[in-house]
Amino acid sequence: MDKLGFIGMGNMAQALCAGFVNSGKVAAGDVYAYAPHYDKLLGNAEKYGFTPCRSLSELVDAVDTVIMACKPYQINDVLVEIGEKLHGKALVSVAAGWDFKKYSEYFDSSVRVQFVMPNTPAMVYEGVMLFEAQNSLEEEERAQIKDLFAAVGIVEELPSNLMGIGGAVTGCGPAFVDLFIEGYADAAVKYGVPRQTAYRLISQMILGSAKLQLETGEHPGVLKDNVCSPSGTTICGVASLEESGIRSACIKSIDAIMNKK
Ligand SMILES: NC(=O)C1=CN([C@@H]2O[C@H](COP(=O)(O)OP(=O)(O)OC[C@H]3O[C@@H](n4cnc5c(N)ncnc54)[C@H](OP(=O)(O)O)[C@@H]3O)[C@@H](O)[C@H]2O)C=CC1
Ligand SMILES: O=C(O)[C@@H]1CCC=N1
Repeated sequence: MDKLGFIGMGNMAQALCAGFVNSGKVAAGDVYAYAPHYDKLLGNAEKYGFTPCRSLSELVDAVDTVIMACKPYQINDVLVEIGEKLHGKALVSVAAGWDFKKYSEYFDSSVRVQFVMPNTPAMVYEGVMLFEAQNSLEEEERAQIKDLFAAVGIVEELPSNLMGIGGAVTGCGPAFVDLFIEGYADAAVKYGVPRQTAYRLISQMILGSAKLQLETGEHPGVLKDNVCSPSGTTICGVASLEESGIRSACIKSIDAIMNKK
């Protein structure tokens, strides 16, 4: 994997590109990108140091590994335009729903395909990178690509049938946590905490709680119990959240994703 090319340079591609380059796994000079709005692409090129391309064709000619990072509904048109040019290249796709089976409808084995479901915390090297077990990369090439993605988060391999739910929880999940941060910050502001202080305190509280669970391996219920003193304040908040059906709301949010038409 010498040169890496992003098709699409939106939120997800920028998080990956920043993480890959800042971690030193890839030199900015070896990264290329194409997106239709060239002025916007130029701005991002200045920010991240990649080479902007004026066409899909120019991008694919310049690289040997392509990262498909446009919206899922745009991929069909992209493949119509440059599908032929992808033969002999490695294609790493991060688009939701575009798994190995879906690409097999478009390509024979001359395009080497890997579906990865990343998430935006890749930007700060704390992402979750789900690799579909079924793929057609060469073994050594796959190891290199896994190593690249490992620079921006943990890499987990999942069977094809779990990529949808895995992506729902880890790919979409950051947005749900952000709602939680926003909601608790609003509460803190309501009681007088300056807004920026509120974000800082709440985000650190979430980071610390997640780290405590990861490092101890404790059941979340035990960790919750450790915070709830008898007749204390926390249990009042827990009871209120249960009344609002917090766990059921979490499950329903994933049902909504899984049942999306
Ligand atoms: N955001 C996330 O947290 C995650 C996203 N993903 C996946 O990443 C992909 C991108 O999502 P996200 O970054 O959020 O989306 P954005 O809307 O932020 O970015 C989409 C990018 O695609 C570009 N684009 C638009 N049309 C085309 C085209 N015809 N050919 C090539 N590029 C095009 C856009 O360019 P321009 O701006 O010039 O219009 C833009 O750079 C999706 O497939 C999504 O499923 C996966 C996991 C998490
Ligand atoms: O919302 C989306 O469609 C993408 C997929 C996972 C996260 N964002």
